[in-house]
Amino acid sequence: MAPVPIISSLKVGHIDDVIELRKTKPGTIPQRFVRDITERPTITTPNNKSLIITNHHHHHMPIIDFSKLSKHNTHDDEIFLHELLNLATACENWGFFQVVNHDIDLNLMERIEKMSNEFFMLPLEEKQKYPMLPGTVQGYGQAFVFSEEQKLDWCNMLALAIQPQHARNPNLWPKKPEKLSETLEEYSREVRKLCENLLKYIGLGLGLKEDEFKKMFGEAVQAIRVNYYPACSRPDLVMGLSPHSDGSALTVLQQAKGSPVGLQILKDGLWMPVHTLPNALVINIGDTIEVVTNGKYKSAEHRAVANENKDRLSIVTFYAPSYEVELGPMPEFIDENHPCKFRRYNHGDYSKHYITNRLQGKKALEFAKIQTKNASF
Ligand SMILES: COC(=O)C(/C=C/C1=C(C)CCCC1(C)C)=C/O[C@H]1C=C(C)C(=O)O1
Ligand SMILES: O=C(O)CCC(=O)C(=O)O
Ligand SMILES: [Fe+2]
Repeated sequence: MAPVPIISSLKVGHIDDVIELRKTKPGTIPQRFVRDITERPTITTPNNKSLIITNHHHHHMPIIDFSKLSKHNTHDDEIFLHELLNLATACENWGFFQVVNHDIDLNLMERIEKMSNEFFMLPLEEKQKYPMLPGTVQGYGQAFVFSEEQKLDWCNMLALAIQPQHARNPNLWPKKPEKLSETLEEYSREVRKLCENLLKYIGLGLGLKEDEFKKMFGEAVQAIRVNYYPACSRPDLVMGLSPHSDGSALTVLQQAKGSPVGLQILKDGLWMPVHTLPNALVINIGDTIEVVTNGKYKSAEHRAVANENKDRLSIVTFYAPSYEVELGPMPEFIDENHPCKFRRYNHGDYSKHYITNRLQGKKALEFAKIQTKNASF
């Protein structure tokens, strides 16, 4: 069953719509959005080279050419094996990579960006026909707000369950712009195929059977979240999206054309901006893959920052196991040097735990951790 948390006693206070704030009071940042000094982001701008933290890294996030995997799918093909190794290295060292030549129609990617932008530009009353109620994760608004004291993200989102069908709330699917809902469907079908294929190659790269994850995950849960980050007069004071790892197995992120850099990942203790690569999709390993590989592949912590001059749109797909499945580290990844780090649990329970807590780095994963004195994560 889909976890549908209705926490009726939640008191979250008034949540300003950030798109409206930017429209009506462009220079104002309500106190609820101003982060404590220790939580403020590092912002990189073209004129602010001293803060460019990529200098600490001799290379950028890995780029995987999907066509080298899909079009050379004979396992003794050198091109295939070389890209499979690149993929495995990206998963192990970064937990993030960009995919090019992914087979998703570029026109479909453009259409979903255009319609999503149109949706966010509708009058507030129209968008509020699909409200994300406190304690829930579907509809339009702000997610993961559980108290009046909690700082708010500089972001509005539209989030919807895609699969299984019974997790959907049809009342929350926008009727305007007219073609948005059917485009979300078409896009989600394509992204689902990409996730299935990526999991096949990730499995092969780990020395597993190609259908290992497919069998393990059952009828996968899929959700879409479209994030809109309006420009902000003081991006150094606010957070676009709080630091977190994703509760999914895999996440696929499309950064809209023309959007400024906004996504940052925590790499070797430093926040590193992810540059936009035309037509590429950003993929990240979620908590599920960290658990089943016993931490060999880790879900990377990431966040989004706002930009002073430009709005930013991202389209995010979460692909996760069925709520029914029980998960835990696979025996292949446990030995005397790699003791079992996670307990077995039901993924529906994990989802519920994830969505009923605020985003706080990798804290959600503590749900599954076995606390031992010697465990190093
Ligand atoms: C705002 O929502 C999220 O950020 C989010 C929620 C995803 C979901 C829906 C919108 C409806 C169906 C359930 C589900 C929880 C997948 C994040 O999703 C992460 C968290 C978990 C767990 C996951 O699988 O992806
Ligand atoms: O907008 C982004 O770049 C990050 C989005 C994200 O991390 C998420 O929606 O989980
Ligand atoms: Fe994320």
